[in-house]
Amino acid sequence: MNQAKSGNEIVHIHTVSAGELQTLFEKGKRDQLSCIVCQKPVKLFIGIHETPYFYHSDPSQAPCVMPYSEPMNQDKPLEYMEQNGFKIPKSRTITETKTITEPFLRSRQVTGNPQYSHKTASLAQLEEPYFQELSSCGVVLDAEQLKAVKTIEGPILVLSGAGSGKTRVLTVRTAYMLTVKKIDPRSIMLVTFTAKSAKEMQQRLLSYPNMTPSLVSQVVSGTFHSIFYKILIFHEPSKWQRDLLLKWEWEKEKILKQAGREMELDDKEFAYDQALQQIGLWKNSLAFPEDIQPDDEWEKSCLFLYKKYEEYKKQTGKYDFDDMLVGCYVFLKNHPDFLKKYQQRFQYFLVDEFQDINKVQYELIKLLSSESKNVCAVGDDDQSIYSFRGSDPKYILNFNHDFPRSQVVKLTENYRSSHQIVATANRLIKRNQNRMEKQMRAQHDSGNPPVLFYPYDEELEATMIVNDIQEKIAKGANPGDFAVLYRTHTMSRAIFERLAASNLPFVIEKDADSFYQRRVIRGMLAFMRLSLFPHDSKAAADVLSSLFLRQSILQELKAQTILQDCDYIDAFAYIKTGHAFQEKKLKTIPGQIRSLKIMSPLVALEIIEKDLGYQDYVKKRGNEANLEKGSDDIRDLKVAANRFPTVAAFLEHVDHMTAMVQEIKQLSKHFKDAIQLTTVHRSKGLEYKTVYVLAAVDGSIPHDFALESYRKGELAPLEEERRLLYVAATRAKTDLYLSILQTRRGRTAHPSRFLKL
Ligand SMILES: Nc1ncnc2c1ncn2[C@@H]1O[C@H](COP(=O)(O)OP(=O)(O)OP(=O)(O)O)[C@@H](O)[C@H]1O
Repeated sequence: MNQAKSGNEIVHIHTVSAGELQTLFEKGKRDQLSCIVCQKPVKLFIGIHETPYFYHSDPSQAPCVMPYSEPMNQDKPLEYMEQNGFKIPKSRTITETKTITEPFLRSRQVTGNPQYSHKTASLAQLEEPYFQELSSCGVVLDAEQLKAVKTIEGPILVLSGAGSGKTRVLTVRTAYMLTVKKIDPRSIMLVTFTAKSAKEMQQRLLSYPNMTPSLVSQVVSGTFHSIFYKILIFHEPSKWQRDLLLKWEWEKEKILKQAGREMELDDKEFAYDQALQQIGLWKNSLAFPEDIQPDDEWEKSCLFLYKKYEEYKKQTGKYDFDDMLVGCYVFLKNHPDFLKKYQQRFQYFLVDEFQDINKVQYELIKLLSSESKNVCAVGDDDQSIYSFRGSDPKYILNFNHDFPRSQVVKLTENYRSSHQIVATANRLIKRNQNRMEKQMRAQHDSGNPPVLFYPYDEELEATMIVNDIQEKIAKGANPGDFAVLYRTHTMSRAIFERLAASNLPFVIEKDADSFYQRRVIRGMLAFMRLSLFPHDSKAAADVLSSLFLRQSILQELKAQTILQDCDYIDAFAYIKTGHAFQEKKLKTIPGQIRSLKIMSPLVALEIIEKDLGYQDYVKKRGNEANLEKGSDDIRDLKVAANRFPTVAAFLEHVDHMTAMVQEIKQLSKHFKDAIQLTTVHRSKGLEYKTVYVLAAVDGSIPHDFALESYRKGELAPLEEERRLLYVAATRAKTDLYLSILQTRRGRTAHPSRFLKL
C-alpha cells in the first residue's frame, strides 16, 4: 500500500522525502499510522530491495484496495469541515505537487562484472595414498594447494587470495610433514595470528588421517607472543614472571599519565590511548627511544612518554606484551649459543597471515630460520590491514629479497564467495598500485551481484538492514548467516540500537563500549542531565572541564548550593574564579543549562556546542589526532538525538542503551547462532553467508585520515583502506550489501571512491 493516514493527513509514500522516512517508520511502530480504507493500524516497511510501502500491522490481513487519489492542486482553495466545534481543513493527500528534494533512492546491483565462465580448479593428482585417504575424508586439494603442501624444503611464499583455503593448506601441509615425511614435530613451528586460530588448526589437524593428540601437541604452535614468551620464561624465569606483566591498557595509561604530568600534559585531554599505540608501533618496529627523531609536537610528547615508560619498567621489573617479542629478539641476539640451539631445533617454520607480520616478528623468523631456510609464509598482501600495529605488505613484497631462491605459489581459486562477489572484489583491489598481481577465480556462481543501497542517514541504514535480516530469517535464514561490518566501533551505534529493539540474537565484540560512554559524548550528555536533574552532583562534576573549570571547583559549587540554598545549576553563578570575563560568563550559564530540558535534543545539543562553548572545549582538547575526532562524535550524537522529541526521552534511551551493551555482552556468551556486529579488522579470516558493509562512503571507507594523507601525497594509507574494503567484501559467501549513505554525520556523503570500479 502506498498511502496511510498520519493524524489528519494522508501520506502518500512517493511524496515523503528520504529524510522523513525514519520518523514515519517510528510512527508506524507506535501505531500512529492507520489504513485510509479500513482505519486499522499500519506500519511502514523500509527494506533494501523494494521501495518503502505500508502494510497492515495484523499480518493476516490482506492489503486494502486504495482509492484513486487525485494529485493535489495547490491553487485549489482548501475545503473545511466542522469537528468538535472547530473548523479544520479536510484531510488531503499531502504534497502531491511537493518537490521532493531528497527522494528515496532504490538500491541497485553492481554491474559490469565479467560473465562467469565455469572452470573448476584443476584437481590435484592424487596418486599418493595419503592424499587419496585425505580426499576420502572430504579434504580435497587443488593443484596449487597441493604444490604448497608438498614444497617442504626451502623458502616458499604461498600467496593465498581471499577464500582460497590457506587454513586447509597450512593444516594439510603440517599433517603431511608429520605423517608422510616423518618430520620431528618438535622441529616445526606453526605461527598463527590469534590463539583461537591456533586452536582451530590443532582441531583440524586431529581430524586428518593418522594424526594423534600426542603428535599434534608436540608441534610448537601458537601466536608469536605465546611461542616467544615460552622461550623467554624458559631461560629467564624470574625476569618474566607472570605477575610482572602489564596486562591492561589502564595500567599502562596510568604510568604514562604519571610521566605526562611532568610535561604538564592534561590527564583527561591528552590522547594517552593513542600515545600507547604509538609507543607499541615503535617497539614492534624495533625503534628504541634513542633512535627516534620526532617529526612533530605529538611525536615529541610520545617519545618523552616512551622513555619514561621504559624507565618505569626497568625500575620495577615489569614488562608488557610487546616486550615479549622485543625481549626475545634481544635475548637471542645477545646469546649466540642459545640462538644456535634454536636454529638447530626449529627446522621448519609455517607462518600464517604473513601480511600482518611486523618488523620484530619478521626479524625473529629471519634469525631463527637463517640456517634451515625452511620458511613457509602464507598470506595475502591484499589483506594487509594492520599498519597501525606495524605490519606492512612490504614483508610479502620483498620476501624473495630476504629469502633468496624462494618459490612462490599463488592460490587464486576462491572457494568461499560467489562469482559476482569475487569479480567485484577483483575489480576493487586491482586499483592498488603496490600489490602482487593476482586475480581470484570463483568456484561457484550461486549468488547475486553485490547490492548498493542508499539510506538517507545512519538511522535509516540500520532500519533497512535489520528489516532485510528479518525478512531473510522469516524465509529460513539463520541469524549466524549475517554479519554487519564497519570501519570503526562508533559506527555500530544505530545498528546496535535497532537490533537491541528487535528480538534477533546478535553479538558484539567484548571490548566494544557503549557509544554514549565516549568521553566527548558523555561530556555533552552531562549538560542535558544537569538540566533535568539540577541536584545531580555527578553531572555537575562532569560539565566542569568543558566549562574550563578545575575539578576542585566542585567543592565550591557544593558549598554554594548550601550557602545560597540553590541547586547546582544556579550555583555556577556564584563561582569566583578570579577572572572577570569567566565569572561574567558563568552568570549566564544557569539560564542556558536550565533551558535545555524544554528544547528538542537537537536544539539542546546546538546550544551546548555553541553557546555553552563545548565546541571550543573539544577543539582545545587537541586530540583531533585521534582516529575518531571529537567533532565527529558531536555530529554522530546529533544524528542519534534527532529521533527523539524531548531531552528526557533521549536521556532515557541513552541510559537504556548503555545498559543494553553490557547485557548483550553477557548474553553473547550463550548465543550459538547470532548476527555478528564487528569491525572489518576483526572480521579477517571469517566468512558469512550475507554481509552488510556500513557507510561505504568517502570519510568512512576510505577513512578521513587516509584521505588527508593522500592530499599530502601519501598513497599507502589510502591503499590500506582499499584493502579493508576488499577484506570486508570477501567475507561474504553469497550476498554482499554496501550501504551508500546519502548523508553521514548530518552532511552530504559521497560514495566511496573505491566503488568506481
Ligand atoms: N580445495 C578445496 N575445495 C573445496 N573447498 C575448499 C578447498 N579449499 C578450501 N575450501 C573451502 O573454502 C573456504 C575458504 O577457505 P579458508 O577459510 O581456508 O580460506 P582463507 O584462504 O583462509 O580465506 P581468507 O584469507 O579470506 O580468510 C572454506 O570454507 C574451505 O573449507
